[in-house]
Amino acid sequence: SMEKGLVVTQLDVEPGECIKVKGKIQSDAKGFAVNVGKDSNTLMLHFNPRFDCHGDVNTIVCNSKEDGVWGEEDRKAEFPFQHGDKIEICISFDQTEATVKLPEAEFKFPNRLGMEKIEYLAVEGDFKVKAIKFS
Ligand SMILES: CCCO[C@@H]1O[C@H](CO)[C@@H](O[C@@H]2O[C@H](CO)[C@H](O)[C@H](OCc3cn(Cc4ccccc4)nn3)[C@H]2O)[C@H](O)[C@H]1NC(C)=O
Repeated sequence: SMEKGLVVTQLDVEPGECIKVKGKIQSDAKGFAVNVGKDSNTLMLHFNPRFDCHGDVNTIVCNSKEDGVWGEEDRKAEFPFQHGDKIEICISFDQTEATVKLPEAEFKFPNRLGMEKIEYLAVEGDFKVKAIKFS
């Protein structure tokens, strides 16, 4: 079965604070995802870089999820990832948007649910988590 990745619950990350996820993209990665929100059914942001999956090649798909239902997808223009990369992804948010900071790129995604705190973090797919840090 598709084994689960890292899941962290009972968080209390407030606007302006950062969630830093450090890890390595597997050398044969098809895709990975970083999810933040209230729980697995209520996501402020599903940040899903796809190397080759669901018919997408080298495309970041972002989305939200409300009561288990996906919202409108947002496909980003840049894809600053390569197989085997060791990266640090920094996620923060305010009442209007979530920000995903990478070494050489920054992505915004609207805070569609008006979430006021992040309680849930999950990392799925072909990404090996080395460290997480909250600052
Ligand atoms: C063209 C008509 C069909 O549209 C397609 O509909 C698919 C099903 O909704 C869309 O794929 C889904 O997009 C969602 C975001 O909008 C999520 O990415 C859905 O995946 C959830 C998920 C996470 N995981 C764990 C995981 C994550 C990363 C790598 C490996 C496992 N397994 N399933 C993923 O299945 C897919 O993005 C969408 N493609 C387009 C072009 O719209």
